[in-house]
Amino acid sequence: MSFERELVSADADGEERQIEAALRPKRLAEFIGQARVREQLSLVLESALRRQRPPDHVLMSGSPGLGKTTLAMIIAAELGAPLRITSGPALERAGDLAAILSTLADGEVLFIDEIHRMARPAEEMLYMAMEDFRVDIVVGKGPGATAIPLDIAPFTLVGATTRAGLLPAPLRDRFGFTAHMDFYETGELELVLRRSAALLGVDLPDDAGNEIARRSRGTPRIANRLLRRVRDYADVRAGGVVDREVAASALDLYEVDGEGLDRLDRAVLGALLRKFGGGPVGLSTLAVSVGEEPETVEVVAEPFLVRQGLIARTPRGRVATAAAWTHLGMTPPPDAFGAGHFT
Ligand SMILES: Nc1ncnc2c1ncn2[C@@H]1O[C@H](COP(=O)(O)OP(=O)(O)OP(=O)(O)O)[C@@H](O)[C@H]1O
Repeated sequence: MSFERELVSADADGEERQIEAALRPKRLAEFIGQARVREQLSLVLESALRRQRPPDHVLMSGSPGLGKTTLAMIIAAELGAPLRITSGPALERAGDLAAILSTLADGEVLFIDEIHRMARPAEEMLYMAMEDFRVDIVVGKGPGATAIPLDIAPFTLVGATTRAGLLPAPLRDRFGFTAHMDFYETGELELVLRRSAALLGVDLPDDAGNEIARRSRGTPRIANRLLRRVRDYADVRAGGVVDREVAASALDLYEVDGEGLDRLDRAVLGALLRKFGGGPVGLSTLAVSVGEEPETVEVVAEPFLVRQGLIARTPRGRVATAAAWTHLGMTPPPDAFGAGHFT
């Protein structure tokens, strides 16, 4: 069974993408949170505008749903430049990338989502394109093959990745600026929710917004999704009125717990405690025990559980902290990791 499309998963499906488009902040000033990234980026953009040159290539890393696509769109908007969007998995051959690069307009922003999943030949072509605004088009095969150099328009690459550690160093080094996107604070998510509620025409009292924000896994995409589920619940069961109790009841119904943990999070924690006595256990073993891919556990569940102080990574594997035992209603063993710090 896959948890990927669950309520608190940070992935978006087709219909959701349309709603997301409507809720996306369009300019840097509207973008909430990530203060450091915003300030750094605004300097990069302003200086590029002053010099009338495309800015350095930008790499954004962070968990799904934290606003990487939104920021890529904002970069293009702030520069007044056109934007081309593609993703690593769509670039299977060098030719796929060459077709895009050779048709870029001067100053265009090229956004490659999931850039760590690009195929090797495309990646190698990208090195030269990023550095020299040039690509080698290979014509023919075998010993008779020739490389024809082709100049391309100066452009800005914006790459996004959930797994910066997987990017080969030569690629990582070619980005002039790396933005690390962190989970959002509850107060920031309250602002995201207030803005979205206004756009969706939902009357959201502050305490209800706080309840949703606390349970959104530090992720704007999830906050917006939970807001819509709370609105549905209020429409059907509470005469359209959203308050803290209605929000809490709706989120309980959708199995989002008081700390925002979803079913995958709880499955991972539960397995770690019940099957492995709190660990240490390797990521792959843990993933198999909940019927998920290691990557899903590593990218989707683990960063948030670590951030909440429920799981720790140690050289010997993942371990549950004392707080994890308490969270699932169990008594932590005396030697539980972090006992005394987290209880
Ligand atoms: N800082 C923010 N302020 C307001 N809304 C935000 C912010 N960041 C993200 N959002 C909202 O969250 C939704 C998801 O953001 P986005 O698609 O940019 O995430 P992402 O990191 O690119 O995710 P993925 O990598 O999974 O595509 C968007 O609808 C956007 O409206």
